[in-house]
Amino acid sequence: MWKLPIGIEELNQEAIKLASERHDQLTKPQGSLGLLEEIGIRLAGIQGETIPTVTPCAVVLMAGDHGVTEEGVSAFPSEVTVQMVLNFLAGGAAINALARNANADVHVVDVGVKSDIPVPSETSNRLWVKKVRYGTDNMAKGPAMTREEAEKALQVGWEMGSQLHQAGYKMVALGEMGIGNTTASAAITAVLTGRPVQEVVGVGTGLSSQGVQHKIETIQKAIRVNSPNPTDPIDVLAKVGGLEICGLAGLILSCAAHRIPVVVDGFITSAAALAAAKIEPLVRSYLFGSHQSVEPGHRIVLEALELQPLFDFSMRLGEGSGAALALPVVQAAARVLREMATFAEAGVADAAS
Ligand SMILES: Cc1cc2ncn([C@H]3O[C@H](COP(=O)(O)O)[C@@H](O)[C@H]3O)c2cc1C
Ligand SMILES: O=C(O)c1cccnc1
Repeated sequence: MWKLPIGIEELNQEAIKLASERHDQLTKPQGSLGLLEEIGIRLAGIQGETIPTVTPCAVVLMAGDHGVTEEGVSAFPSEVTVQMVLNFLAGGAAINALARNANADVHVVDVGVKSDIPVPSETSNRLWVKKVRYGTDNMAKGPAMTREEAEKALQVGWEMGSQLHQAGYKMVALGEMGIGNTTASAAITAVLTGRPVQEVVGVGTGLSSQGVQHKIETIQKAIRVNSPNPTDPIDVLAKVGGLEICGLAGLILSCAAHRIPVVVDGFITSAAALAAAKIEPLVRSYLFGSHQSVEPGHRIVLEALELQPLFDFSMRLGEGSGAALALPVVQAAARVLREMATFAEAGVADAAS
């Protein structure tokens, strides 16, 4: 059987110890920066450095289309996938504004958009054409893709992680584009967590309550028709997943293998992270939650990953918007460890012991 060259290690305990000790020497009451201290200490463990470096940052948007859209599971037509990819490349989407806000570069990966993407000549936002196939098949009628195609898409993500590492990126925020992908994410989540489908389905781009009911029934049918094996995450990704979701899972594994911290976004990227964690549980230590999405399945996925969201802004966009918004917080956690003076350096009296 095909296997990713996974070599993910545990976090570096020595760096965690040294970063914790450093935090206790910095000019503040011990523990007073709360979660920001915990983030900084975990970054140290990921990188194996007492003082972690998290810039430059990349936002990676994996894009793919979904055959299940023919069942009417999204409020928008699937043509919006390619149209939004062009918008990402032109710099006009929410993720572009939020990535600029975080000083992060935007990389778009076509893993399976159903049409060819006309690349604009002038763009600072990079497009990687790594198409495995032109969209998935309708999972309500049969498998979304073959196992081999799922593995190829995982490999695309894996190689993307290596490229980002070589290019010197120190942190990656996850994003995606694929009309219909909250349906695939809900199916993956239901199968991998064993939760009832109705608990993990939400409005996505804005379905009516009848639309949500139809989406639930479509996912139940897809699971019945395909019988994905919950103990085999690649089988689940192939039968009820998506090309961009496979790509994201491969990217997450690759970043962890290269000791690059990964900031997950909303429901879709988190479902990809859950699949990655089922392939290699050690990956979880390399992940940071960003926001709590409005999609009900997101809370369930985050619980399964034991990930804490940093904020809840009632967002339900995807695209990496929540992850990009969290980047400055994670950057701040590293900056505090790097730039704050110790009590000795600043000549400030320490707490009376
Ligand atoms: C204009 C537009 C921009 C988006 N950016 C992200 N998504 C989000 O919506 C899609 C998932 O929702 P569903 O499963 O209901 O189709 C994904 O493409 C996701 O990234 C967008 C959706 C639209 C319409
Ligand atoms: O949580 C998400 O990632 C999300 C929610 C709705 C639509 N698209 C993405």
